[in-house]
Amino acid sequence: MAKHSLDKDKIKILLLEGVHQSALDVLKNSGYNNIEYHKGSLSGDELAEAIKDAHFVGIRSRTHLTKEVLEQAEKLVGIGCFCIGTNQVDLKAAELLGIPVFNAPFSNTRSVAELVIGEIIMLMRGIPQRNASAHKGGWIKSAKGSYEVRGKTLGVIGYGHIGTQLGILAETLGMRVVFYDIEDKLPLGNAHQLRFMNELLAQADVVSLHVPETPQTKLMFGAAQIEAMRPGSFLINASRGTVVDIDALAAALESKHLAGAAIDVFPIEPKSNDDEFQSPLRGFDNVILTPHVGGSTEEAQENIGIEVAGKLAKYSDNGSTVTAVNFPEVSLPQQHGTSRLLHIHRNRPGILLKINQAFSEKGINIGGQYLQTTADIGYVVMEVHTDQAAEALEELKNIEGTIRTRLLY
Ligand SMILES: NC(=O)C1=CN([C@@H]2O[C@H](COP(=O)(O)OP(=O)(O)OC[C@H]3O[C@@H](n4cnc5c(N)ncnc54)[C@H](O)[C@@H]3O)[C@@H](O)[C@H]2O)C=CC1
Ligand SMILES: O=C(O)C(=O)COP(=O)(O)O
Repeated sequence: MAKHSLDKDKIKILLLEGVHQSALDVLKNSGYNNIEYHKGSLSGDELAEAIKDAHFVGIRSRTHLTKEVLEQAEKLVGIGCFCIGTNQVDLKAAELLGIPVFNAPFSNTRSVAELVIGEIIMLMRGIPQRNASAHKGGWIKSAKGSYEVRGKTLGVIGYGHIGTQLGILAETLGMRVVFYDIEDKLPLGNAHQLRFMNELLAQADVVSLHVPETPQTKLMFGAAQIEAMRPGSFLINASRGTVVDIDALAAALESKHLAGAAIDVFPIEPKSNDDEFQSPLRGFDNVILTPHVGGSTEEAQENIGIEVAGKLAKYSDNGSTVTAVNFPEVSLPQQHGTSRLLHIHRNRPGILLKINQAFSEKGINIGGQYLQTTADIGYVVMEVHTDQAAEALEELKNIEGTIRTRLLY
């Protein structure tokens, strides 16, 4: 393995939100031992202080990496979201600062789908309220309001990695599955895509939301959508808390238009397990409230730790940005006897030409070169002879439009 230009022990990795031990194992096995580990999330001054000298940061869904936070993190070169959602990071700001963001797009999807299946059965049997009553000494032994899921209709909104798996699992229980998505999707099993959300709402006994947080999905499920649901039906949200108008949901539960709900994500979630959970949904016995644990299983967290830590180590070791969510994807095989340089720049015409001209004028031979761009930035990985690496780095720094440049090894 080539020697890194920056000693690996000098590369500080800040890990927040109790990411799984597997992440630490992967990083340590790759030679990264300078790890600051926090069980909870950080915000405000505490976050600014911890991230100030970090080269990499690993977070889950709770830590907000805003433009302001990122601008203060002068040494930051990469971000790992040890989860699926990346809405908690200002992806555009990170891109323009030359910081790739990685996530784990699949590892916890099965866990979410399994939880939702359990909730569908619990809700349709009226178990939450019977459970709450039994804890208080009650005994609601009655079939009233209890139904089998077999033959009922599940409406999935957002038919992606989670929605598709949920659909397959629901069909094995005998449910009929319809879905709504803004894209045309291949229906798995016997699922059926509907063109309008209201068609789905009119048919579904249970509606389950699996969309990402985007400007379009913010409050996409409000009073009008809830009103369009069938009387006595159920709503499940394990996507993002901003997707549902929680007051409108509380009103529909109060009026008994909905027979129950299962909610895992909230517009405002406690910062840590020590803070109080506040919500207008507290106190409804027919509502399952879970503390954003859809993806929190041992299996998922272990796999996510391995996957995202592996992506960070790879980027640090050889510059690979494959699967980054906000960055041009570049991967160049390692060569022998050469040094590797990374150059991130504003995407303007002719930058590669300028680099090649500058190198040619100095007699720097390029052993390998790979450029990819997004609309706003370009990312070049290149190999030069080790004797010329320092000079090449100086040349790169002077190229107009440079955002950042690094000599890896
Ligand atoms: N509760 C938890 O612990 C977890 C929550 N999540 C949340 O679940 C979300 C979905 O996860 P995946 O299925 O893996 O994502 P995905 O990206 O595979 O699927 C999302 C689907 O939603 C569709 N979509 C986007 N905007 C839409 C709109 N306005 N209306 C209808 N459909 C729309 C997309 O076309 C896509 O098919 C994540 O973005 C994350 O926020 C993910 C994992 C764990
Ligand atoms: O993967 C996601 O998007 C999730 O919502 C899970 O978030 P978490 O890692 O449990 O904070």
